[in-house]
Amino acid sequence: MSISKEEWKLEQKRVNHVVELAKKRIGGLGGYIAEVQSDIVDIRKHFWDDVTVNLDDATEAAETAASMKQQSELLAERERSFRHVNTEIERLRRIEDSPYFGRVDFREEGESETESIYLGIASMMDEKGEDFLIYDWRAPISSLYYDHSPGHVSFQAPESEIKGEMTTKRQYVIRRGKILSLFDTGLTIGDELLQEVLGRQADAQMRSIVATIQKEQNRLIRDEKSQLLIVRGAAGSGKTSAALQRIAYLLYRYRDQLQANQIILFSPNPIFNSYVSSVLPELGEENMQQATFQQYLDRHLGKDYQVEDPFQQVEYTLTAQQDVDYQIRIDGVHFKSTEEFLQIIDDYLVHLGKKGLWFQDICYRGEPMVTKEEIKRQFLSYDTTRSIPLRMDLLKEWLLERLSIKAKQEEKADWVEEAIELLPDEVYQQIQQRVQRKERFSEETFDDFERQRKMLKEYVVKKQFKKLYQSVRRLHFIDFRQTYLNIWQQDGQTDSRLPHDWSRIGMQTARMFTKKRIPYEDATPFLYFKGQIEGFPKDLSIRHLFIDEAQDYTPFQFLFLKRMFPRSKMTILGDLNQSIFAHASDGFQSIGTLFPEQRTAEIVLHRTYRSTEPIVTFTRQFIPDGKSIQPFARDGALPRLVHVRQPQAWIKAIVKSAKERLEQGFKTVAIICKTAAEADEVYQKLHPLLEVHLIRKESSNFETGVLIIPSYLAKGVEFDAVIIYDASLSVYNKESERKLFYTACTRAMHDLELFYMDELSPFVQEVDSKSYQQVEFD
Ligand SMILES: Nc1ncnc2c1ncn2[C@@H]1O[C@H](COP(=O)(O)OP(=O)(O)OP(=O)(O)O)[C@@H](O)[C@H]1O
Repeated sequence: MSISKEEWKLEQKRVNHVVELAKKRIGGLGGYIAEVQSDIVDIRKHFWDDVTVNLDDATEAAETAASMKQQSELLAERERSFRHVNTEIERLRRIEDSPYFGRVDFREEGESETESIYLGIASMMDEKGEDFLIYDWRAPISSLYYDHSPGHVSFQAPESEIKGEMTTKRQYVIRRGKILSLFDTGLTIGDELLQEVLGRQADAQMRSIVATIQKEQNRLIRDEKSQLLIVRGAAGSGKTSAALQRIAYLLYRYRDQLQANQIILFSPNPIFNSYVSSVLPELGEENMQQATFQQYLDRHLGKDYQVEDPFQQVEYTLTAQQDVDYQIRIDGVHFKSTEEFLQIIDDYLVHLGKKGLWFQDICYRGEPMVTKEEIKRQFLSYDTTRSIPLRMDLLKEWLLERLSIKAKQEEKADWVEEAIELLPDEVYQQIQQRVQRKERFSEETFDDFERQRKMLKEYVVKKQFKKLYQSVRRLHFIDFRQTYLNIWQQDGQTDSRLPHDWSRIGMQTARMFTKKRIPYEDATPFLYFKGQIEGFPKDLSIRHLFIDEAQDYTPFQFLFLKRMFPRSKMTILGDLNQSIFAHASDGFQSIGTLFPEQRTAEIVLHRTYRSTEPIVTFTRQFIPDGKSIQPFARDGALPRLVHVRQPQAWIKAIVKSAKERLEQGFKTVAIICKTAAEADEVYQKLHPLLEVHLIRKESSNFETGVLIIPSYLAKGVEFDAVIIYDASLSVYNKESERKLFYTACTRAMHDLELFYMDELSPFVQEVDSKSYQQVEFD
């Protein structure tokens, strides 16, 4: 619907008024912030002038501590004010630039007046503080904009449902205080605006979708009831975008109870971490905690073990088919990801509780001081109704006691006398001072020498025993590795839950587990197992857990996360068609059983926004239920299948294509390879001919231009143009690679091209020939 010139003028006048007000407030706060800043500098500079330090006796020391506390509190209060005002200024600056993006005119049932509700990233009151000039997009009333078209409408206010009539729904694009576009919309939120937004070039950073959130996405953003929210949605349906909006929503809705650091987002790789990190700040919120699951594993296991990462595992599954043990590893990967394996571990733990586990000798100067047999005997002497972690605590105390006794005895050893002679002078002086302090109130000084000798011996032995104490405290006397590997010594014949090659999986696991290296498929089970023995490292501070690309998590990992974050709600976002790992998936069923049914909700997103309609029409044919994916009507070129006849022309063809895409004006052109090995090889060939960036698993962000990236690292991100480096039958031919192939192709926003030689991958052969364009390259 077109807007009259008069109307536009009026709207701009209102924008000017809001912007002026924001400016005025920034001015006012500017003066205040300067004052606070100078206070902070002042307090820091004169901190010690205002503290009277006197440690002569306990009363004086307490007074000193009190006066220091007072000064620190004063400083902390000023710093808090500074941060608060700064945030407020930032908020007003955003308003100054673009005060709002939407408006609905709403007349509540039983009222005669219609109110215009303007929606923006942050709310703002008028001069008198009576009316809202802008409503925050997360306010209950803002739902009207996202959920309804003009007509009879309602929204859920905190107390009750409010009904009424919506007469107008309007969208604005305002930059630097100027209205750039303005239109009234109908049913969906501005197809026009969405067209414009989606038609833009890809960025190295994800953008917020606040102005164009769709109704089905709004449901997941505003869900407050569910403890577990499962979101399934096709590639590009906005799962990640909506999840980030949801975080912003929860931070607003529960602003008195929930802080950003109580929310954690698990993401697929480090590139993704940086890709999404700008969305929350753009919405005026602090970022949540972010980690990959691997980072999490490393934090808990990395000190003692080297943990294989999931990409190494994928690289193996994609490239090592010739390995004689390949199938056994794949079977192992599969079984170790299941809930059954977790139950087997639990059963095994019960057995260990009764029969004892594997321990290691505590050695001193190369000789066992406490043998593993003694440790086991002691462990078994404890009441078996007590949990294993509790008994480990008792065992630890017992061993520390044994160490102290041994240390006392050791003070008499000859080597101690010799070691004392070799001590540096400073140690002698320190010990001498300590002796004098002890003697301060005593008249007798004749045993000073003896006392000093005794202290020197204690010093030498303590130093010698330090590492031993430390290793006992860290439970190094438990042989976790051996105990874990012994799961496979259980009789596989009698347990119907076990796979047929159980013992061969066990032998292979033992081989891989050498030298403190842990295969990826064992990392979570091992961490869980270790936790059940030494005490589970639960994190009670996290209140909300978001898992993106959830199809890449195993049922075992979900169960583990639930135990790890027992107080946390969960939002799980995934697309089973994008699973890239060899492990088992139960379609999120096991996680679904962890929460009460009435507190679990599932939302399915069918519409996809990332790619043009021709790209979606093409890619959705690769997957079984693809018909249910609805493309957003955005035009673009048909995907091209480029048949390269001469192998020597391959690189020439790729370079030509990449250059053409850049000339077309695309900012990011991704050459997607199947594996990291292929990506490395392609980089070697391309970089003398073209400016290209190679993305590795360690890369933490990507730049614009031409990128070479392995398929599994492109998860979750998107590019203007995608070139599938080699879509030949010889490269993608196994059914297990279908989803990886689909994932790679669905990264394209505006342009998709697939190169092949001889024959095409069967995934593309099945596709309707009208949905692509065939090109020959000689
Ligand atoms: N409501 C919306 N308004 C504007 N853009 C949107 C909207 N929803 C999604 N998009 C855009 O669509 C693209 C895909 O979104 P996103 O990455 O969140 O999808 P996804 O479901 O997580 O995808 P995948 O599973 O393939 O990683 C992004 O560019 C995002 O900005």
